[in-house]
Amino acid sequence: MVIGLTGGMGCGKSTAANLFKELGYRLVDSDALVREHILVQPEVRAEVRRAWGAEMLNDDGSIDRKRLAAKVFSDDEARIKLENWVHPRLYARWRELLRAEPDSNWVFEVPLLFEQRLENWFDFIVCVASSADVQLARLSKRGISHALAEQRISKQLPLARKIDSADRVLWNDGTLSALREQVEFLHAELSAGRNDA
Ligand SMILES: CC(C)(COP(=O)(O)OP(=O)(O)OC[C@H]1O[C@@H](n2cnc3c(N)ncnc32)[C@H](O)[C@@H]1O)[C@@H](O)C(=O)NCCC(=O)NCCS
Ligand SMILES: Nc1ncnc2c1ncn2[C@@H]1O[C@H](COP(=O)(O)OP(=O)(O)OP(=O)(O)O)[C@@H](O)[C@H]1O
Repeated sequence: MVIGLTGGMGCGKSTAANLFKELGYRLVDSDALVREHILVQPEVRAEVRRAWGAEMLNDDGSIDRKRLAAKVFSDDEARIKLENWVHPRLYARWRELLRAEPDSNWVFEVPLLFEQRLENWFDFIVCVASSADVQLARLSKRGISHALAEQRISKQLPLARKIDSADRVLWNDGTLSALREQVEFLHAELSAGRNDA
């Protein structure tokens, strides 16, 4: 079983994904893979430097993600260019992971699952959602201003569309234990083979 887990930025995808992990699922965090395996590749650094200049790199040659984010979330052409470098590498990594353990239960955290039409990778798609107020409050607690959050969110499909397209929605306005209960309930259903949406 390969679960694709998506949702709004800051709605609780990582939190929910870790609850699946506690239940024995193998976890793939796409943002972390991009950060730790793809943006560090010399050819990706070189592309970024060639396109937008040495100011996109830190003194040690690594990508300055804050600067890169400021560029790509204010310039659609730049964002699409970056996605075109990063996404094929990300999917190649996914393929390797799945090939190594085809029979495991997997949960893939994928912010742009619907935007990039990645539905066919997954047996079951979960959307983690919360109200806009809770979402922005949680992001602001993590040091992400409303303005920055709104800018990124505006580059994603509206949450309502993700909710409509998912097989299941985990509503995360409440406590961690309320989220855990929903994850455990879904896991029990999926394990019993009753996975109708
Ligand atoms: C622009 C980058 C360098 C900013 O890095 P930063 O550490 O600030 O953010 P991080 O990667 O942890 O992403 C946080 C959230 O931003 C949102 N986000 C990231 N990339 C995108 C994008 N291309 N479009 C819309 N939202 C995005 C997602 O909700 C994600 O969960 C980085 O996000 C990046 O390389 N993005 C392009 C790759 C991508 O599309 N990743 C998503 C894979 S599904
Ligand atoms: N039910 C909850 N109760 C309290 N805090 C929560 C709850 N769910 C998530 N959080 C907190 O809200 C913040 C955002 O959650 P999380 O990182 O899981 O979201 P995300 O959707 O993965 O975010 P991003 O899109 O930025 O990757 C985190 O600081 C997390 O600890």
